[in-house]
Amino acid sequence: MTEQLLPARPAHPLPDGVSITPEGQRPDQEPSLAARNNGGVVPGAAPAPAGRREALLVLGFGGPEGHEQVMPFLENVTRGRGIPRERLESVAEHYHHFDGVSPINDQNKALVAALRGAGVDLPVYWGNRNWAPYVEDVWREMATDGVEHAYVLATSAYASFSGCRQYHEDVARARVALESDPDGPTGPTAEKLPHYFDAEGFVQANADALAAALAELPAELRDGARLVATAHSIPNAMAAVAGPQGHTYERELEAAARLVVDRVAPGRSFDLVWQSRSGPPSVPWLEPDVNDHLRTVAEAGEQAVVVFPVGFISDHLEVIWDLDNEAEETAGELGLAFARAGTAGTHPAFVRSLVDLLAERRAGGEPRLGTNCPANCCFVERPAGRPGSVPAS
Ligand SMILES: CC1=C(CCC(=O)O)c2cc3nc(cc4[nH]c(cc5[nH]c(cc1n2)c(C)c5CCC(=O)O)c(CCC(=O)O)c4C)C(CCC(=O)O)=C3C
Ligand SMILES: [Fe+2]
Repeated sequence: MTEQLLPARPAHPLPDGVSITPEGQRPDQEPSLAARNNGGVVPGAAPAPAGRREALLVLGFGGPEGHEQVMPFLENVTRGRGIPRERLESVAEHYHHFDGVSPINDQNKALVAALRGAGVDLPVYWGNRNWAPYVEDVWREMATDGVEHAYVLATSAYASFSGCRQYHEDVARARVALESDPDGPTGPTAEKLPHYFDAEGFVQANADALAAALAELPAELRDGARLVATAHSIPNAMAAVAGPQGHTYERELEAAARLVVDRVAPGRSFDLVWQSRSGPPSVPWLEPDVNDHLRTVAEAGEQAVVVFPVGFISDHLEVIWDLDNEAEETAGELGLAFARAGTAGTHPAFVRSLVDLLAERRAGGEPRLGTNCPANCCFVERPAGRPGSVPAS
């Protein structure tokens, strides 16, 4: 399915100063932790051995749950990434507007509950990259509970360092942390479930949300409203190495947005733009930003927009701040009617697709991109550890 949607393209030239070996490893780097641990992934597509004690781990981004947690959380997210202090301080303000509480943890808990409710016949665990419950702690818990193999469901539907490779790294780090404790239990083996940007239920959930947002606009503006898909911007250098051939993040997003729009208004045009840019201004990231795009749209004489954040699976802080505050305000200043579509969240069709994805893998179904992706694809920089995590050597 992925193959058909994403016709083979020639490998893209890498940006100046970036080179990778055939294995996808940048020569100036140490091998990544995941590469040395086989990506935390069991190769091949063999059916699950009978009698193996398995679990599903929902692996999320994590978010703070109070004012005092905001800065430590942001430091976890950005350690070693060269994000300017001023950027951190302004992002901290976004969190403080919501009492320092990101909605993301509750949203991931709701997803776990929905997966259990949809009949996943495995224990379902939840852990995070950037905040408690940390993946390392959940790994130990699974080990103590006797789990032998964990299927990892990352809360991102797409390829890229942030959305795919970094989750492999998180798992690898958790496994190393456990293995390096001679007195502790040996942790489960692991395998990441594939990207689900084109899964039937993900498309359906986003299509229902897009249709609902369109219906919020005054009737006379609906047919002409500009449909604007958004996703998290990433550095151009990260986009260039996303997926085995590069630029897979953009291609998967384009494919997902096309599927979503076609289900609501077949053939209707849409724009794919970016939000939540971080990093120093000197580093190029994917453009245009959604706010700049709204200006372009208004200058072209459009009257209405529907923004649908197909790049995310829940209405977390970057959605509710960057779109419902910033982008909506921009639209207001420009005199554009504005509606924002929801994300997949716990839409029953989406949850059903995730259950199916798990069942397919357990039955030994074809591995798709994101499962056994080459050990170092999407690899841009060596992820920094957190205090308490085991260094890579
Ligand atoms: C591709 C992508 C996704 C989608 C895939 C996925 O879901 O994984 C995503 C999701 C999210 N990003 C989030 C929050 C943040 N992202 C940041 C920074 C960054 N994101 C990046 C990319 C992505 N990010 C990148 C390349 C950076 C620069 C630092 C680096 O190179 O790693 C920063 C630092 C401050 C700043 O914005 O500068 C914050 C606070 C939250 C939680 C929101 C909440 O709390 O509800 C979520 C779900
Ligand atoms: Fe982010």
